[in-house]
Parts: sequence; C-alpha cells; structure tokens
Amino acid sequence: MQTLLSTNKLTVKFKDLTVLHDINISIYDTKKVIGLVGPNGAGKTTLIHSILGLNNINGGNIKYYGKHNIAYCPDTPEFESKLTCYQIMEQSLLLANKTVENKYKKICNLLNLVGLERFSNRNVQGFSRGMKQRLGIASALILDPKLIFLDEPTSALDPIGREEIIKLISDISTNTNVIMSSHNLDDVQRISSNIIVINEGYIIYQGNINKFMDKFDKNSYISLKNDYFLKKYINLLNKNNIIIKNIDYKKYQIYFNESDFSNVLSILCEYHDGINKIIKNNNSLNDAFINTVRNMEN
Ligand SMILES: Nc1ncnc2c1ncn2[C@@H]1O[C@H](COP(=O)(O)OP(=O)(O)OP(=O)(O)O)[C@@H](O)[C@H]1O
Repeated sequence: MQTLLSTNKLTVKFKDLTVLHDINISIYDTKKVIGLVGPNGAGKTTLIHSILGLNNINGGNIKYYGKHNIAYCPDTPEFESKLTCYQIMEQSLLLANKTVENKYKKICNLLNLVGLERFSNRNVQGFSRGMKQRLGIASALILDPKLIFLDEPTSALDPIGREEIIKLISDISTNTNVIMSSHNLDDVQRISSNIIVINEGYIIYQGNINKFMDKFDKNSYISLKNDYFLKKYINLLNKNNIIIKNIDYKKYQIYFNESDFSNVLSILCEYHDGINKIIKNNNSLNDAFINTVRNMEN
C-alpha cells in the first residue's frame, strides 16, 4: 500500500498557544474515506491547513511521497461573487495550472453530480452556504485529485442535501482518497473505513473505525442464570476464540464485541440452557467518541 503523506512530530503554535502537539499520522493510498473527528477547537482544520502548507509549522515535518494532486474544500468556501458557477470551475483549473480534455463536458458533469447544473451560468453572489459547499466540492474534484480534504462538507446542507453529498463522497472514494472532517459522526460511521481522532491537539486514535467502536463503545453481552453457567459460558466463548471484553461476576454477565455478535449467537443456539438474556449493542461512533473524550476529561 503506497504512502501518500506522513507527518512526524508535527507541532503548530499560534503565538504561545500550542494547537497541534507532536502529530504522527500516515495517509495511505487506500481509496477510502478517512474520518477526521474531534471536539470544537481540537485542531482538525489546523491539521488540514498544515498539510496543505497554509499554516506555518513550528516543529516536526510533513513528508509527501510522490507528486500527487491534493485538493481541498473548506467548510465555507468563498468565491469571487461576479463569476458564474461554470467560471469558478474554470478558475479552479487555472489556479492549479491544470488543463483537462473535454472541459465543458467535465464541468457540466461535475455540476450535475453536486446538484448545481441548473445554476451553471448563474453568478455565485447570493449562493447559500449549502450551494457554496456543493460548488467547493465540484471545484476540488475538477482537479482530479489523488487526495481530497473536505472540511465539514455537510455542515450547511439540509437533510436531503446531506444525504446526496454523503453518497457523493462515498462514490468519490472509489477512486480518490478522501479525508473528511465532520461533527456528524453518523455520517462518518456510514462512509469511513478509518478514522483519525484528535483532542486538544493530540491524536488519540488513528486506524480502523470498527476497532475504535469495539474498544470504546459499550459492548454487547449475555446475561446468565447463575455462577455455574457464567463459568460454563466463559469457557465456551474462550474455546470459540470470542474476545471477552469484560465479566460482571455479580450480575453473571459476559461482555463481548458487537462484531462477534453473530458468532456468539450461533454458539448459543446450541447451548442456551443457562441464558437469561442476550443484549446486542449496535456500535455507534457517536457513543464511542463521547465515551473516549469524557474519559479523558475525568
Ligand atoms: N489563525 C489562528 N490564530 C490563532 N488561533 C487559531 C488560529 N486558527 C486556529 N486557532 C486556534 O487553534 C485551535 C484549533 O482550531 P481549529 O480550527 O484547528 O479546530 P477544529 O478542530 O477545526 O475546530 P471546529 O470543530 O470548531 O471547527 C483553537 O483553539 C483555535 O482558536
């Protein structure tokens, strides 16, 4: 798997406020969505800006492997108000010093993709924030980037628009690497395979999203009738290589990962004599995130 970029002990300060502390992340060419999540002020935008060279960095370094197009859509893109949608797309190419074949067709297709085809010849003056976000995504995509950073790309969209853009981002990721920062963790959970979690300028997790949820979300569990069955089922689950996350000896409960739920069920179909109840907890990135950040506060 090719590495696109990595940061090594990246540190960024604004005056005497350290906003990013010793950040080590690696972005690989996986053609998937990576969710960048963290509370307000955690440092997500600063991290994106630093990678794009829009911030000074005060320590560490960023290494780019190969010459790849990297595109960016800020959360509130601003455009020259006198230009039309179509002209903004042309300007995006011009500023990146890029030419494309069948430019007219490509621009029209992209405007169509983000739902702005009707506005192609309209000045962007007076565009709503949601329309600007759509245009920002289209003008980033026209650059045919290998990696695209989307900073809160759905924050100004109505529910239908959000649904459309989330689907679009998911589609984009079939041939582009996407890093999407968002506070909407349901969206992130739906389309990301990996996440980077940042809190107060520190990376607290990077990797597979399901592993994060298994680690930090409440787990599924079976509740047993008594101590005899508790011991019996601990053995049974161990024998079947189910990871036991926790055991409540007083309540006779065994906790396990939600991802093991169907395996546990099939084991229990055969041995169900001592079971009081089985509880499935649907993993939620939102809950896992809140648990993680709250734990750090305590
Ligand atoms: N240009 C700047 N000058 C001074 N401080 C800044 C600047 N840009 C960001 N900061 C500070 O850096 C910290 C991180 O901000 P940043 O915008 O990166 O967070 P974020 O995670 O993107 O937040 P949000 O989710 O609220 O958008 C905040 O304390 C912010 O006030």
